[in-house]
This record gives sequence, C-alpha cells and structure tokens, in this order.
Amino acid sequence: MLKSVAFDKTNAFKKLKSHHKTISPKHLRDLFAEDADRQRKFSIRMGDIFLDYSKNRITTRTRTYLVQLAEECGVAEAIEQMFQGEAINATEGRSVLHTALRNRSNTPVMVDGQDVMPEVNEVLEKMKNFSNNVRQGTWKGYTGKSITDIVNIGIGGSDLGPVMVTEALKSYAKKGLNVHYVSNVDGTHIAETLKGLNPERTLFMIASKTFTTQETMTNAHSAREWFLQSAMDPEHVKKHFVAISTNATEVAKFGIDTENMFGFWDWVGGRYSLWSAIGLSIACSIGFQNFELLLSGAHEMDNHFRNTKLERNMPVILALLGVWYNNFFDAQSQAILPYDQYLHRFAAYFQQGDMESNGKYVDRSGNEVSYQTGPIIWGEPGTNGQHAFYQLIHQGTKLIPCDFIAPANSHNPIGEHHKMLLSNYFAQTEALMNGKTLEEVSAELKAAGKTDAEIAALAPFKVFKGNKPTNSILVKKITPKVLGSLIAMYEHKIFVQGIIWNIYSFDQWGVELGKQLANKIYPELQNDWPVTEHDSSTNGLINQYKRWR
Ligand SMILES: O=P(O)(O)OC[C@H]1O[C@@H](O)[C@@H](O)[C@@H](O)[C@@H]1O
Repeated sequence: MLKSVAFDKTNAFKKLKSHHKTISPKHLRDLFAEDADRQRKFSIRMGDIFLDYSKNRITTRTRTYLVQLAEECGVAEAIEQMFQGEAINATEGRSVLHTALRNRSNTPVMVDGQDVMPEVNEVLEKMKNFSNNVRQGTWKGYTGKSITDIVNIGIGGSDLGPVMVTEALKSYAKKGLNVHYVSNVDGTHIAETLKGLNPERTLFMIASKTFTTQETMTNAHSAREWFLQSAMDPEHVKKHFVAISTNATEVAKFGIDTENMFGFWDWVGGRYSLWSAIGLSIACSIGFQNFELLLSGAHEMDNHFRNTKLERNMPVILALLGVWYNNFFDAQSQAILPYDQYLHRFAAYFQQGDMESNGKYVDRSGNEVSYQTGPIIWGEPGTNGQHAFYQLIHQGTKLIPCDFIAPANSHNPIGEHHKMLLSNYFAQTEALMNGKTLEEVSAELKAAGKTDAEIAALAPFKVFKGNKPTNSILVKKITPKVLGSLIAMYEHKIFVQGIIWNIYSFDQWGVELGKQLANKIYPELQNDWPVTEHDSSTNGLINQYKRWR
C-alpha cells in the first residue's frame, strides 16, 4: 500500500514556502548572471535525450528542498512499489505495471505470486506474427485480397496513444498500409473514415480494455454493418475484425473469434496501454521491430527512473518543477510545445495521461486536499503556437511553465526548414527568460527615429517582463526508441506528482458520472414526449432538441 503523507504538512513544504519568498522576486536573468555554471548544474542527459532545466526559477537550494519533499513524501519507496507489482491502484485493487510490458530485460515481475512476463511475451509474439502477416500481405480478406487499410476503433487510452505514436513515427510507416482511427461516437467520425475504403481490404481493430465502452461498441457495430453490406456472410467477420481487450466474454458476444483477440490485463491502465496489445495498430504501421525499439526506449527510461538518485532523475526533476510552480507560484497550467510536426498529438495524449491521472481532489486517506493537484495540460506544435497563443505566455497575466521539445535532426531535412524551426525553438525560451526591458525598448524605438513623446506612448506595450520558466528537451532525433523514452519520462513524471500530492493517479472515477447520466437520458430521447424530471436547464435543452429534430 502507498503510504499517505500530508504533502503540505511536510518539513520540506514549509521550507519551500519560506524559500519561495526569496526566489519569487528574483529574475531568471539575474540567476544566470550570478552563476556561469548554471546550465551544467541544471541539466541531465539520458541516452539521446538532453533535459536543460536551467531556465527555471530555482537555485540549487530550491532543488535540495524539492528533493527533500520527494523524500519525505516517499517517492523512492513508491517507485519500488510500482515496479514490484504492489496493488498501488488501491481504489481499483490493482497493480500498475505498464513497465512490465516493456521489460526488455525479461526479469520476472510478480503479480499475486505469479510472474507475468511469460504472458506478456506470448502476446508480443502473437502481435509480431499478426503484424508481419498484415504487412507482408499474407493476411487475406474474404475475397483473398491483402489489407490496405486498418481502422482502429477505440477511445481514450485505447485511441490517443496509438494515434499519437502512429503520427509521431509516420516516417517509419509502411507505404500502402493506411492506419485510421475512429473514436468519437459522433457518426461523422466513422462515416468520414469509411468513405472510399474497400471492405475487401479493410481490417478493423476493436480496441477496448473493457469492451463495454459505449462509443467504441457503437462504432464497432456500425463498422460491422458497413462491412456486411458487402461481405454478406457473418463468417467473413473473422478475417476483418480483431479485438484488443481484457474481456474475452464480451469479445465473443460481439462475434469476433477469440483466436483473433489480443489480450492484456487489468494491471494495465487505459492511458498507459499503448505498450500492450493496444499498440497493435502501431506495430502494423511501423513494423514489429520498430515497435520493440519503442518498448526498449521506454525500458531505458524505466531503468533510469528506478535506479537514478532523485536529483539526477529526469522524471523526478520534471515532476518537482511542476509542483514548484503549481503549489508555490499558483500556476494553473503546463504547456507542452513540441517543435516537431510529427509530435502534433503529443500534448493531446498527455492531456489524458496527466489530467485523468492527477485531476483528483481526494487524498489517499480519503480526505479532501487543501492544496492544488494536477495542472491543466495543453499545447500545440511550434511554430504554429507562436502565431496563436504565445502572446499570452509572453505578455499575459498568467504564469505558464512550458516544456519545449525538439529533435536535433529532422526526418525531412528540406532546405533550411529545420534550422529555421530550431532557431525559433532556441529563441523562444531565451525570450521568455530574458524578456525585454523598458530601456531596451526605448533604445530600439529611438534608433528607429521615434520622438521622445512617441517612445513614452508606445514603449510600455513593447516591454516583455521575461522571467517565464521553461524546460528544454532536446533529443537527437524522433526515433522509435527516443519516442519510447520520452513517453515513459512523462508517464513517470505524472506518477511522481501523484505520489507527492498524496492522490491516487491510476483510477478515473471522475469519468463515470457523465456516462451514467447519458445512459439515463438516452432512452428519453427515443420518443417525442417532453421531459420534466431534470432541472429546468436540462429539461429545456432536451425539449428544444426534440422540437428541432
Ligand atoms: O478501453 P476502454 O475500456 O474502452 O476505455 C476507454 C477509456 O474510457 C474512459 O472512460 C476512461 O476510463 C479512459 O481511461 C479509458 O481509456
């Protein structure tokens, strides 16, 4: 069991609270001026990933206190408890072992006295054979033709991870094999996806841990109907539908041959499941060898996380910096800004990863917390974001800590593009840190020939206060291995923050209420009678809908 430590009652918290008073008036520019060695002190390299966290509002003393906070909150013990398969997801009574899915060293991982690695490897072997067959064209559809299109039907963790990785590794994708993702219960999603697809050459992957999720099952049934309009015979379903699930009974009920079912286990959380059979569409797209490299990259980060002392530990440091801004500077959000078009779904992926994990207000003792927990995660790829929302980051009133991610090498080294992209990447964190003073602005306006009166009128609008904290994560190239490490880095960051905030990061009860109410309202939409049993707003909306439909 994870111990419950009142985060805001720790000694380190108190120290940080008073230390914050000395740090908050300081400008990052001064912190750099005071210490020429700052980058060396505040950076970590692991393999092909370099984290520079020197542009944060910290000193070595801040780091010492933050590390003490992690120690007092039991981070090191919690890490071991997770890796060793303890049921740390207490409210669901489950272990949390996505790390076992990528345990390339194959050491035994025990759950309830049983080593899970043989089963993990068995499913990987099945994924390997299947993905090879699809890619080589030996898996045939009902008319003997090979597969050209895969449609993964899933939502939440059964969609976001596979989409993000497939997009991120598109340059490794097999030509002539297109992978599509359908998640939304809005019929438009499946209708638009199926337009132009040939049922003889389309393979559906129904990805759902529970195999009961309303959106996924509705889309899966519509896909089967679409398929049977051409194939006619339900016998053909088995050549075009596979399932990825923990629920064999429901899979069989749907009519999918359990031979074509890829299993995983309840100790894999949905939002941590891309490493399991949920990643089958990824393996088909980039090939199983590359999928294994993705696992290896994650495993490398797992080892770093498990074996590196806290102050040199990338996920731990990222987590502590997040806590620093969230709980001492009252920052509400955290931006993830990848300077890589292939990572265009990266922030969206970690929106679920982080917000579903740490969006909790009850601590591990069952009491309401008296401090802020998980931040709002958001972001878009640079440089698009620069021309959209960076204005607010630079000159708005909110403090937004940002992670800037970029590869040193592009998969598409066309002309000067990558150098331009990276010059923006470097420039933004520099600008956010230094800002631009009134003197600098005035001198610039003077040089441009403005009069003193014009300068006085215009200058205030052109001042940038700076002192905006950023992390720079520079990687060699977005390869499957590097991507695996990056994802695992963020996963563990979320874990550490959950431990420190004394909440349970691996359940998601907050998604249930809306589902329950939707199930109650659904039958009410079957007739034209006005509804009266809700509040006046909900009644009014439903009745307006009924009048208009
Ligand atoms: O994979 P299934 O069971 O369809 O769940 C899909 C998603 O459902 C949501 O309500 C959340 O609970 C997510 O964590 C989960 O990934």
